[in-house]
Amino acid sequence: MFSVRGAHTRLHPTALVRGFSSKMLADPSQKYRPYKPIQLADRQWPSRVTRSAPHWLATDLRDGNQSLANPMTIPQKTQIFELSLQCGFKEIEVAYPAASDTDFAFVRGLIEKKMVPDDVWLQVLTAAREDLIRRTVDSVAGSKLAVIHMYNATAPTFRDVVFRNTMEETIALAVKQTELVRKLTDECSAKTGTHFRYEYSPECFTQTEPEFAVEVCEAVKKAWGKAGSDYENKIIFNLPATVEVAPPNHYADQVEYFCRNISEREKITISLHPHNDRGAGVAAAELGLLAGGDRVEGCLFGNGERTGNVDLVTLALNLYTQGVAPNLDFSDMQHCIDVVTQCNDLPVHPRHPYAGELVFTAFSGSHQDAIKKGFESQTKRHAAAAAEGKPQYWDMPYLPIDPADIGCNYEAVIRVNSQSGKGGIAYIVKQHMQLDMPRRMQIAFYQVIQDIADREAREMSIEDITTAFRKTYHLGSQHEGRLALRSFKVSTVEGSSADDADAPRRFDGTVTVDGVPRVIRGDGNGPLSALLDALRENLDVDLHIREYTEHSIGQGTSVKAASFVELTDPKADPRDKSKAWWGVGIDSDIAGSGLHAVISAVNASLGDRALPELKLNVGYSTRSGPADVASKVLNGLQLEIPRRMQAAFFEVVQRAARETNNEISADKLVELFRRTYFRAAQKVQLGGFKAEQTSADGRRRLEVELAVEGASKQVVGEGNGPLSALLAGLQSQVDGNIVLREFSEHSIGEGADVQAASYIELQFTSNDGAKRSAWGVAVDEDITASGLKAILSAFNGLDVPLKN
Ligand SMILES: CC(=O)SCCNC(=O)CCNC(=O)[C@H](O)C(C)(C)COP(=O)(O)OP(=O)(O)OC[C@H]1O[C@@H](n2cnc3c(N)ncnc32)[C@H](O)[C@@H]1OP(=O)(O)O
Ligand SMILES: CC(C)C(=O)C(=O)O
Repeated sequence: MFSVRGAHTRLHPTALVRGFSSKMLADPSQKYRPYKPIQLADRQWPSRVTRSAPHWLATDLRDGNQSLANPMTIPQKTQIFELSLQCGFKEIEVAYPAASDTDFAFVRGLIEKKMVPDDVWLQVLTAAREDLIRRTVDSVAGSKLAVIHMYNATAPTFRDVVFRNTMEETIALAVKQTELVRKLTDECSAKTGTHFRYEYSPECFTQTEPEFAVEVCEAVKKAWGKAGSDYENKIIFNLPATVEVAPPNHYADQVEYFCRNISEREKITISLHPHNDRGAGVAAAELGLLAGGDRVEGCLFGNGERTGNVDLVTLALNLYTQGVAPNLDFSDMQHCIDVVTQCNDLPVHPRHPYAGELVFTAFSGSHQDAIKKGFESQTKRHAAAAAEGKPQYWDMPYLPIDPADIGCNYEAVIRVNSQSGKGGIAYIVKQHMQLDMPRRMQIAFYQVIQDIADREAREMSIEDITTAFRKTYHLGSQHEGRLALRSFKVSTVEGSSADDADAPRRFDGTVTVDGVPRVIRGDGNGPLSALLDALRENLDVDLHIREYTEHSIGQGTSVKAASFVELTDPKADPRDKSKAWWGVGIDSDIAGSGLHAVISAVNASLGDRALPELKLNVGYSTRSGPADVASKVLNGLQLEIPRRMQAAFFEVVQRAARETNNEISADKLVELFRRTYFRAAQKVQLGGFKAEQTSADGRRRLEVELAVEGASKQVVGEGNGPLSALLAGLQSQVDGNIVLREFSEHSIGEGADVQAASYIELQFTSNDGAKRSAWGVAVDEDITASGLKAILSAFNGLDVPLKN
């Protein structure tokens, strides 16, 4: 679904190298201590449900940034800031301003260039140190809304090891520096009008004694001294799982304990800041919200220290799939991915929830089958719901969210490899070829794909599958099989009434057999059985129909019919799968699609089996082909008929010879050629013509006198030359469209007796889209007259009525 995303991690020379020197312990209790559960017997959070979105704080530009090997540049930070706004974040931790000139300048730039919308809070982080606090407050001076976020570690290990502070000293530090923040922000507000909120983090909250965390925060709240009960004035207590060291239910207990024991809860925003060391950051945030959290701090796609901050994309979309508006917009997920991967120089994992390139893809057969059925049933369910004006609920096996909601299409929902089944392959054929294979055919085609996938040990792309389908069922001119249906006519057998629906049918058509046209005829109950009869009689192909289905493709005037047929060998055991062949036909005409499907299945059955040759005896040759016939015409008439016309005349000869036991003499053949193309008693004949040049660019105007069944008719046309001018003239006289498909000429004889021979193929398309073509031939001393006569000869062959 998604392209390979963004940049990839490069292993730094000093990155962790995994070796063999350490070993896992048989008894890890000798090294690691379990977390101490909180005694919260009447905990409330397990039975709550989240029904609204929390406030969100995006800390990509602070916690995310501080964890990068190469912290972001100002342009990169600007990109992430703009993306955060696009996604709908109203609170953005933009920097640790005292950390670097870049961070400080970035914050100043946002304010001075007026890049911060009026309803967006700029949050900045500082340690509890005077110099850092001063610079931090300076960084946001003049912004409309700002949050100063201060932290100091309260957990025992940090108190003992990092700060070497007692509990009292820890509280004293937090109180003293909170008072400083209060003083500096009051001064700044007075000068610049910036509205400040204050956030305090007892760092490593999850490893701090719960009672002590409450005690520190009570002291900080008192020191801040102005927490109000509206959101803009609440004090924010952030409860970070700085390092995730316990399961998420324990975090929820800690949060609920804090919420129940802190005073003036209504004046406090409880912010949750889970990290992901145990891989449960999302769960911790979700349970923490049930336990009383109001706000969640995290990063896009879970960037951040070590295993990352909690992933805000996952959290937001988890709410969305429960029908809860997250107040964040990830409609253009790919854009988010592109910006974040470029700025962080880290990839998004292919299996990352909602965003990874594989997360909406099923390779395995049973998943694909369920998804295919799910889409089919959902389409019907949605149509029914729409008709009743009810919501169209998403309920799809294996897809918790509609990929379209976050900017993905359904193209990669099903991808095929050796683990895939018939359902997935059928889904792709239906999606990309609009062909809905019958169930048993799905099984047959699955085997084709399975063989390729297994043999080549690779994924089958959509193109691989559709190409294999075209090749297997001989769809399209480049995949033509040994037999190809060129033209046909289905009529009722002589003697039966054309109105009788049950009257036997006659198939009369031309198939090419290994490239050579073969005129065949057969009778049956319907067109398909008549064709099978013709194949049995003429080509010794004896097959029966076991299954036949059809459906339409498209709508309106471009609608086509698709037919699927399974043929079997009547002499074989019906359970023998190797003696059953499927075929597919597509045609604008329903009978045509069925006939093409039969030919397609016959091709599958043929392999390289030799087919009986046509016994056509022209002159003394018992096995004459198109070239033999053409050489007889050359000998008799000095006409070098073009290649495609040889095939057309060969059909004419076969039809004629059918009446004479497939035998025809050379003279009769020449006579047949004359009769067919010179058409002595032509309906439309050339009288006179006058051509004149109409413009400097060589266009011709042609006035032609035609004799139409004896009556004279004048036709006028314009074109690049006399032939195109006559075609234009004829075009104006018919309903439908005439095009010239092929034209060639050569001379006959030499010197003063030289004559021109012209060969023309015209194609006519009637207003209902039916096509037919015909060849015409003419010989004349005048080269223009020869061409014009050949056109009229072909036109007569088309047998198109002239308008009055
Ligand atoms: C859980 C978190 O993510 S917290 C945020 C962490 N983010 C960062 O650290 C990124 C930005 N940090 C920096 O650029 C630098 O650390 C600075 C500019 C803040 C400070 O740099 P330095 O002055 O060189 O100090 P250093 O980085 O070594 O910090 C350690 C000192 O700060 C103290 N310290 C650590 N956290 C705090 C705190 N929250 N409040 C007060 N002091 C603290 C340590 O005890 C130590 O003091 P010591 O030197 O007396 O032993
Ligand atoms: C500064 C604090 C909130 C922090 O980043 C953490 O504890 O992870």
